[in-house]
Amino acid sequence: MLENKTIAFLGAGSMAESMISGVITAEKMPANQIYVTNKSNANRLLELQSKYGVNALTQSELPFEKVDLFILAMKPKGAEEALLSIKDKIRPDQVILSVLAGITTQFMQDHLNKDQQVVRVMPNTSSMIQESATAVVAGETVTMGHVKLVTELLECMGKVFIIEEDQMDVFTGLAGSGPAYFYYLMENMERVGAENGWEEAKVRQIIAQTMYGAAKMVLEQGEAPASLREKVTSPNGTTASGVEALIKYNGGEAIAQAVLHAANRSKEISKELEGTIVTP
Ligand SMILES: NC(=O)C1=CN([C@@H]2O[C@H](COP(=O)(O)OP(=O)(O)OC[C@H]3O[C@@H](n4cnc5c(N)ncnc54)[C@H](O)[C@@H]3O)[C@@H](O)[C@H]2O)C=CC1
Ligand SMILES: O=C(O)[C@@H]1CCC=N1
Repeated sequence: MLENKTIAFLGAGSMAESMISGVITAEKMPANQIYVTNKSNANRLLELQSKYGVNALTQSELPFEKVDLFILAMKPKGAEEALLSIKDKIRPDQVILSVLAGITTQFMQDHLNKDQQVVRVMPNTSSMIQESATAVVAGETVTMGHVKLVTELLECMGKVFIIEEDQMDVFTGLAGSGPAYFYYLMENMERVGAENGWEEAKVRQIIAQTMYGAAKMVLEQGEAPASLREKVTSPNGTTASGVEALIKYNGGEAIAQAVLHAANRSKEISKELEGTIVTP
């Protein structure tokens, strides 16, 4: 289905690049069927054009009639301006897909024409290497065919989970923001390595392989993390001592709070933007 479709990114930041990289690597659609636009920073557009072979343009140069799927990839506070700027240039059958944290399908619908096809998704930057965990929320009026098309596109970037919109804030806390917590963990493990005389590049490989192996065990063994953890933990051994320190320093609660705070921020962004006036 994707091979003869045309997609256009509005916003050329890190998330747009991660998604472009995933799609190009999957070879499901030619690069010349991908357009990317930006509000400012022409150099950034040229960079994406030369790296991935996509068409980089200003929004006014975009061939709107040819585009099947528009992907909103600017900051959430730019959503209203972006939606209103395309509202009267698009047909109802063209799909508007948003990756913006906190931007609800209702918000999108309110700033577009009635019955516009909208889909809200939450990928993460691992789309870059086709390993995202991406959520999809279908707008009220979107057709099954369009949801399938969006799913096919997002599967180029990793695994796709169809969810209800009331689960999106927590999903954002877990998976949209999630990579950052794992990077933070790795940063701090690296720090200990460096303090103990390890060369940065080497200790980074060791930590990443350890994290990768643990994630792969969960995915491939179908076993709960708590049970896998027990298998690492010998009585009175090194792991028991390490886990005791995690408990003593409230490591579990720190992780839980990170997810909850991110989820709350997603909710808060929706609330902050809820009061935005719809310009006629
Ligand atoms: N970075 C991440 O890990 C993830 C980000 N997101 C969402 O993706 C969106 C973008 O995030 P990043 O790529 O990290 O931000 P970014 O700041 O790297 O990129 C945003 C880009 O949008 C452009 N822009 C702003 N207003 C625009 C407009 N009206 N039309 C076209 N382009 C416009 C900016 O020039 C900039 O290049 C955010 O809404 C965020 O919530 C979602 C999932 C993960
Ligand atoms: O930090 C943010 O707001 C975005 C959304 C999820 C990941 N990055």
